[in-house]
Amino acid sequence: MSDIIDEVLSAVRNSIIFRNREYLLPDYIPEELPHRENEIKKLASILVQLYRGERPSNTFIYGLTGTGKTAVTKYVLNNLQKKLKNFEYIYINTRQSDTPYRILADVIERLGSKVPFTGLSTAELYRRMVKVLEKSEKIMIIVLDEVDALVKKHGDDILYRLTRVNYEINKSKISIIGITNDVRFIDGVDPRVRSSLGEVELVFPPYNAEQLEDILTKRASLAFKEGVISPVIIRLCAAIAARDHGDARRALDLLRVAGEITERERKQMVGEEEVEKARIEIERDRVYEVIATLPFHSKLVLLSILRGLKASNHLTTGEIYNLYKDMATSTGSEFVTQRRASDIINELDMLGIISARVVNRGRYGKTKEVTLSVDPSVILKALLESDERLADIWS
Ligand SMILES: Nc1ncnc2c1ncn2[C@@H]1O[C@H](COP(=O)(O)OP(=O)(O)OP(=O)(O)O)[C@@H](O)[C@H]1O
Repeated sequence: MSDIIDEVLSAVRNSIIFRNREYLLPDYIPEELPHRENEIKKLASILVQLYRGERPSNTFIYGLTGTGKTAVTKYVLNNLQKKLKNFEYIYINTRQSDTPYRILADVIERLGSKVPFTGLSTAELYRRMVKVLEKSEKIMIIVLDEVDALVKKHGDDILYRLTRVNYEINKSKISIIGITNDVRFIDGVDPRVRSSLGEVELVFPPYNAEQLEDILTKRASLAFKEGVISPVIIRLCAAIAARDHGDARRALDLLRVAGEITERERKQMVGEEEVEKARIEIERDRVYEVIATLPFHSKLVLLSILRGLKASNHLTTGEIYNLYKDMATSTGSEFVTQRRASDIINELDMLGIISARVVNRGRYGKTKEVTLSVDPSVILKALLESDERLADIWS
């Protein structure tokens, strides 16, 4: 056994592909962020009010995924922190710290006070936070990343409370930076929260192919050994990611996974073939993740589609609904209405898992014919591995 481990270890230790793979991981914050000079400048000029001891405006940042929102925010705060000592900042990803309790506790702990893991009411935590803030000499910057996830789950009360602290203690002590990639999110929050949270709004545009190429070239020179990656391959990765709304994370993933495949296959240079394999692998993982996190009834509709397509090449929404109802009944659960099932089918279409095409059936009216847009074995694996009830129905 230990031989196998040694072998795997030595392959990594003696990698002829990577100098340092970490430079391609999403949480690495690069020392330079090309093509984000404007955004860095804008955010820095908001936060620089700290120099006068004043609370910076609450800022709301939005833009599609992988446009550098998190990287720019951390970059500006880290660099300011080196120069100014009169503030603290805390970065909270609200998908991970996903309750108001956890967020308030994180802030209090950051200010040097201990909080039990559970057991207090959020009202009590809020009181404690106000108290420590009153005593503290410092201004607190709270970064709430993926803030839409928090609001979807718990409403916007926590945001309202946080933006109210300054009034309560009659001193401006808290400034909030909210980040989201859901551009419609801000329209949905309470207008009171919107006006206080979005005192300033920054929009991050997507990168184009040339910009992605620059970003990748810098990161690749740190991550790969010399001669392993050519400019042609970098251009290819940039072009693929640019087609997919200019997402730098996706471009970096593509490069990293292509490198890993090259290493696994014991080749010396990353080629187009490895990039293509990486693209397929990443897409497969994305699809798996999307399916595994769907709500139960969406999964059940999807499983009905798989079952229906096993029996016939043509599958209409009505047939899917009948299969779905039978399956729901066999799990002992209630079933959703035909209308809701039809919405679910549209959602699955929008996620790129299936394709639903309207067909005219003459005097029988219109219906939708459904086909799969991705490999059925990936769909089935994600469904069965993520919910035991589905595995029981399928077997
Ligand atoms: N201009 C840039 N230069 C170098 N790397 C960048 C640049 N912009 C983004 N990146 C890298 O791309 C990845 C994604 O960036 P980041 O997490 O900041 O995106 P985001 O807009 O916050 O996305 P999401 O909304 O999905 O969280 C990170 O690895 C980041 O370091």
